[in-house]
Amino acid sequence: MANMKIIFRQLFEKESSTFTYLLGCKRTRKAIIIDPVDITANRDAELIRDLNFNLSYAINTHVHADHITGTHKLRSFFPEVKTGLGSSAKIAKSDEKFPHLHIVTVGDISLEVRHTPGHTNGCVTYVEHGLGMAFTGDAVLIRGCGRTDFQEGSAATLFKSVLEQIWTLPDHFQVYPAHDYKGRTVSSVEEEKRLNPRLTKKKEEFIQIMENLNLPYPKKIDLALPWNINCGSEPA
Ligand SMILES: N[C@@H](CCC(=O)N[C@@H](CSS)C(=O)NCC(=O)O)C(=O)O
Repeated sequence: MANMKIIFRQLFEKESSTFTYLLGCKRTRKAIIIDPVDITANRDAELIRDLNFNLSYAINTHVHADHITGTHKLRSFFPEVKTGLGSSAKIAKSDEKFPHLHIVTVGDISLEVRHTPGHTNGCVTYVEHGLGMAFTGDAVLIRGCGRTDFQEGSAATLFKSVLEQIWTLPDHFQVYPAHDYKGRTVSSVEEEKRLNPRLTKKKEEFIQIMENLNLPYPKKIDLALPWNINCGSEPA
């Protein structure tokens, strides 16, 4: 439930701890889904149909490395769906590639595309100004941020993206990330500006932290990247 005009659902895929977001316009019965996952695409399609929506867009915040996107699978349920990604995700296939500050419009839903590179070069944050919501992908996680050690990741670039594109949003805007590994669901710009243990640091310290995360690579990276570059379908 988001407001009188728009239905909002936060959905979770537990194997990769990924959040998928559904926004539906009550007036036009058109919906948009952000960061769907292949193994929960059937669930998502069923919900969209249960709510009497048609899916206009299936979009991603970036080319994911830890799971296969559900965009391709959703097309089998909604043949007219358009897929979308940020325009800096150069090698990936997508029906649409959104430039910085492009507005994705679905009925009464307007998502502003803010390019927020750093976790990957093609990362974007989708901002719904009317609802006060920012879908930050892996740029800002709750009390964390996306790693910067592959896919053209750069800690300095991520720091700049967050300061310029996310911290400049009104404090009350809600932050909806692509993942959470500790059972949290939502934060706010004010909360993360004050409490994020990485992004409250000065740039040089942030870079040090990011260079010393020592995280193992995502288990599915070798499978997920080629599929996701091919919009979630099997590479040729
Ligand atoms: N263990 C998971 C992968 C966990 C991971 O690396 N998450 C990424 C986002 S998905 S590429 C990340 O940026 N994490 C930041 C952090 O601080 O945890 C798996 O094997 O899939």
